[in-house]
Amino acid sequence: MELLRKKRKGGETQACSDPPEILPSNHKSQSPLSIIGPHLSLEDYSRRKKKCKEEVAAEAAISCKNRLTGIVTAPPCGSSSSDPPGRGLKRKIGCIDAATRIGRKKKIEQEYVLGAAIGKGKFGSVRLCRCRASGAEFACKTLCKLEETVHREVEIMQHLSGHPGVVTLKAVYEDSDSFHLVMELCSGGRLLDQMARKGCYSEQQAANLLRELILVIKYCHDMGVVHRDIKPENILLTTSGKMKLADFGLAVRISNGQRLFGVVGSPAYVAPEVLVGDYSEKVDIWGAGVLLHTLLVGVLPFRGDSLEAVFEAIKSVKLDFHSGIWESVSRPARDLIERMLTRDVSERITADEVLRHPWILFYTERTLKTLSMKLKPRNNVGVPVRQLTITPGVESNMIRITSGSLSDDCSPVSSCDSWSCKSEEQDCGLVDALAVAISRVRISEPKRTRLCGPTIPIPQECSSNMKANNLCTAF
Ligand SMILES: Nc1ncnc2c1ncn2[C@@H]1O[C@H](COP(=O)(O)OP(=O)(O)OP(=O)(O)O)[C@@H](O)[C@H]1O
Repeated sequence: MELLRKKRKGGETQACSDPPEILPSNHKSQSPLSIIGPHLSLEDYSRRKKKCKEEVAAEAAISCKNRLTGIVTAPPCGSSSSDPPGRGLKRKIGCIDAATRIGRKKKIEQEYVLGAAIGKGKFGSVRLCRCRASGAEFACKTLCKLEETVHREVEIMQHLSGHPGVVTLKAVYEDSDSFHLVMELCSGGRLLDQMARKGCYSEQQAANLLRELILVIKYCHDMGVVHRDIKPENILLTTSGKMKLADFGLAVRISNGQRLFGVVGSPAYVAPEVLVGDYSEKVDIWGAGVLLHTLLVGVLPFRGDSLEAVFEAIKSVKLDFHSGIWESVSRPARDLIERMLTRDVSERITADEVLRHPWILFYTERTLKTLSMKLKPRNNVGVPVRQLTITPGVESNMIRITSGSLSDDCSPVSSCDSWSCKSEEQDCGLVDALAVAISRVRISEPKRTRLCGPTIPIPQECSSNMKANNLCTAF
């Protein structure tokens, strides 16, 4: 495990000139654990990586220019002409903008009162802190400078900071051993803990949460960043329940079309192509798919009592979405999970497609608002909206949606009650049919659509057992 931990921050990109020495040429035929092996024999790797980082920084400057439309990146570290070359971490930390650089020359204690620990990661502790000037509270993550990719985490956080779905970096302080990252405080805790407490996510809740997550993932990808460690431990919540993506310790910059090679991630959430060691930003969609599966049915899709078993499951287990607990989940939800957990990367759904998926459209507030706006002009003949309904078997694309779908209440009803289809044969075209159906939908009085996921609570095992086995631990 020590080896795995060392590996955690070790992923590198194609931009590096010597990946063949990091990944053996025959890596595809090796077992996942033996793939990790070569990354772990690492004095050598560290040396190469240092050299490589300079190349990456230089290439990033070029790739910024060459990057295709849609990918925007911050100036690469060291791009400022006033920066003396080759000063390692300090120089790299200097690439963060003025707002986050303010505190660099001062000691953090001069401006913040450091308080109790609120979290502990493998690579640093997180403490509550209070701004002396304003009294505002923040979270302070202290990262040991010995951690070789600390600069990357800081730089990526600064690069992404400002999006409402990303934990905002307020300032960075430096002392002889550590960097202190002052971040916005997410007082709502981790999504993981909420999942353990809550036990049941309705489809409504899961869809809204997934949409928020995918919007952030899409933002990261558009900004040329792959998170590589999407999991509920890394999703924090504000007091108002908004999610914020955190922990960019494994994140890397990527240019359009670039491949990534480092085997990193958290076992239960890792995409199959990561285990092969050649992947792209689509790994984040897989991770979000694992999360959606867990939100809806309370268990991880790929399980096992050893790392090898989990990896084997990720590579080969065929998920059965047709029986057992899945009977209580709507077909569009199942369809989306299946598309997100598609092993063929070229077939796997993209972030944009997830956002356009009928299940997401149907359940998210914006769609419901749009629907009600669309419905108003249609209802201009004086018939109260609540009297209008689709009769199953009459409309070509049948879907019965009730006003209850706006509620978050859990009242388990068979999915077939809420997403009625003419026949099983229509399943194949269900998603397209739903997209059409959504535009024809009428809202009827209080028969509630299915809003609840499984009746069983999410067992602790789905996260905590895995955690106990260290299978959720990033590597
Ligand atoms: N901005 C924040 N607000 C509140 N709590 C936070 C914040 N950032 C981190 N934490 C807490 O600290 C914990 C560890 O933070 P983080 O995941 O960033 O550290 P890490 O060392 O990279 O962790 P990991 O072991 O998951 O890689 C989080 O799980 C969370 O409980």
